[in-house]
Amino acid sequence: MGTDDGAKGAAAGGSKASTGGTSDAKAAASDDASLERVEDSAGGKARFVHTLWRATSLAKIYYSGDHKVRARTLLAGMLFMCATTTALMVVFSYVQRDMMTALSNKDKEGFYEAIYKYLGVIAIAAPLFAMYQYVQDLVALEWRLWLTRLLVREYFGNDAYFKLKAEGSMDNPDQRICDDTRNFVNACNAVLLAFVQKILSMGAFFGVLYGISPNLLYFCFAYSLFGTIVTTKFFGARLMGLHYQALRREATMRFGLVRAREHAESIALYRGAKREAANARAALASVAAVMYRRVAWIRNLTLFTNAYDFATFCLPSLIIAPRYFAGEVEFGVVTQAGFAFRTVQSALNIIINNFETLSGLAAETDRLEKLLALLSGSPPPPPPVSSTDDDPNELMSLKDVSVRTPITDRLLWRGLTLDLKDGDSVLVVGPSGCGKSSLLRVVAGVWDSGSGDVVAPPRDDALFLPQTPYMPLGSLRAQLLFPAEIGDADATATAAEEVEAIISDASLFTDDDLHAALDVAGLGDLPSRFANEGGLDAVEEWTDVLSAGEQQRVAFARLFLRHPSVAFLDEATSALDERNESRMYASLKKHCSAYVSVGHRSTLLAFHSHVLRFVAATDGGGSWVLERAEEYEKTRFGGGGREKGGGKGDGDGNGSSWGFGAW
Ligand SMILES: Nc1ncnc2c1ncn2[C@@H]1O[C@H](COP(=O)(O)OP(=O)(O)OP(=O)(O)O)[C@@H](O)[C@H]1O
Repeated sequence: MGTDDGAKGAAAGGSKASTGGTSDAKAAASDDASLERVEDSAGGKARFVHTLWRATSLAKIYYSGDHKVRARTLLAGMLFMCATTTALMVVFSYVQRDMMTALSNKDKEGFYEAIYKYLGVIAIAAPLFAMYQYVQDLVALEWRLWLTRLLVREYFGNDAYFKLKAEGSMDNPDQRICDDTRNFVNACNAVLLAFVQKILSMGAFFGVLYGISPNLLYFCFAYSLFGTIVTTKFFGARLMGLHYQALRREATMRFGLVRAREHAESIALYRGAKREAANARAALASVAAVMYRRVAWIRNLTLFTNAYDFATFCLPSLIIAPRYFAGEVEFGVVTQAGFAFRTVQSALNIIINNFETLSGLAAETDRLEKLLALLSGSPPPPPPVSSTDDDPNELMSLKDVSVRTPITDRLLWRGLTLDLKDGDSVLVVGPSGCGKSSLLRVVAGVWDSGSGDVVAPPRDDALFLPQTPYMPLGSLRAQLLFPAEIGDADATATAAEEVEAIISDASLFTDDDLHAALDVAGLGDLPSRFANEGGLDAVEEWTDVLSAGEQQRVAFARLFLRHPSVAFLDEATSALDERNESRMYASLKKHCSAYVSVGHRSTLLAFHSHVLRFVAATDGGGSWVLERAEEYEKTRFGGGGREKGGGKGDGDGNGSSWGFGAW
């Protein structure tokens, strides 16, 4: 947390994080604005040029990144093959012309000669086209992998995944990372190759067409211009906008289904299946509404382009036929004129012919650009400041810290000053919603909206235990080792190398260590319960097969394994019985130097040396009181004790002195 007020904060972690649905609703609203922007921006040819420009800027990240030598080599190979295959098509047109002329002249010898040439072209073309397709696939695959890795790194770096969700500024980042990257890369390749191919073939057939009839060439230009104007003016904006909207709505529907799967048990207990089904149907209806409009507009576009394309089969013949009847040109020239006309015309119609790809590219470019901009704009968490400079015993220190909620910017409490030293244990209490968990968010660095100075323990020396522990996918071993200490992987790391990084962290702990940690957490029998599934290596959906209390004890086992200096517990024993709670806290004291707990239960008091009590204020900016546990107990339960520091004293931001230095 810096010294100035800011509004860049993010929402709560763990069990109290804002729901994806809420963020998505907000994102949907913000995306409607983007949709309008896309619709606005898609109105004409100039906008397509703008799309291409933006897509090129996005592509540059890859072609000038750490993979650039291989990326550029593959790209050059792909473009070379594109040029070669295009040249083969020109040769093919001449062979075909000779064949047609020989046929119409009943020239048997000429016909077979043309057939041999034709076979020769096929012998070269068949392997070349196969290789061309292979290189295209390789370029797309490697580019997509690179871009996805970059997004994954940025998404999980600097807590961006958390902040994006909390701020609700982005819908479905998962879809952007998985699907939009693939579609973007494929669309870029398709458009690039179409351009290169069309420009080359236009260059080749331009001369052919001009040689046959300059008038035919002029007509070709006029015809293409007409087609492009009609298409972009009438279909451009509409289809681009609909494509964008379809992407967003499909992702939102999928997100709803994934969410229902994640919360299957709660939904079943609430008997909420009908409601969820209604949600899914509503999402489907919203997808359907866009898709109906989209298919209707595609039908209209196809109607136009079909008529437009079919005309190209007779228009050149109409123009060249009088010269054929006058005996000025041979029959083969008529067919070649048609072929050349269609080739040049399709090159000039690049926008019409790639309309769907271009409208998709516009939407995907927009979505990826936005995601990258938000991810790269996500500030790194405050660097862990070592507390050993001033006082080697000081593990954490807050000085005059005031906290505001992100987005709503509501002052929760102010002027908190607190030092945590070796052997300290603080219980944070106060009414629901007063900002107890927010204190942990501030210390963890995931909330930075507020003011004051925070010296937090280094991230790898502190462990946070939320009320609902996160159970990652994987084995029982993976549950215990979470969060693994994994260094930054190489951008080109293979799956095996990524797995290796996780295993090398795992190798820091022996099976005996894991069993011992489970024993302390009262879960010593867990591996044997899953013996048939592999014991420590059993892979289960752990949130489903462990009770809430067992999951909380797995979180304690993580702590007993890693021995952090400081532990932060947010109602981390809420699902445990008193005996287990007291067992966890008794072991906690032995496994870390200091801890801070948030909780409502009076039984917790016995395990803490101090109590930090937040007192909510109706006008915002609640006060706080810090006292020794026994004094708090006397005040609250013994009767007669004075409620120290409440109201004015500490709540006015000057409460730094009370209780400090005494512990
Ligand atoms: N991401 C967020 N954006 C805006 N307000 C938030 C956000 N997260 C939490 N709040 C609000 O901040 C206030 C404090 O939340 P916090 O979770 O710290 O409360 P708490 O004291 O731990 O409550 P409880 O005892 O019920 O768990 C609440 O009013 C909550 O609605």
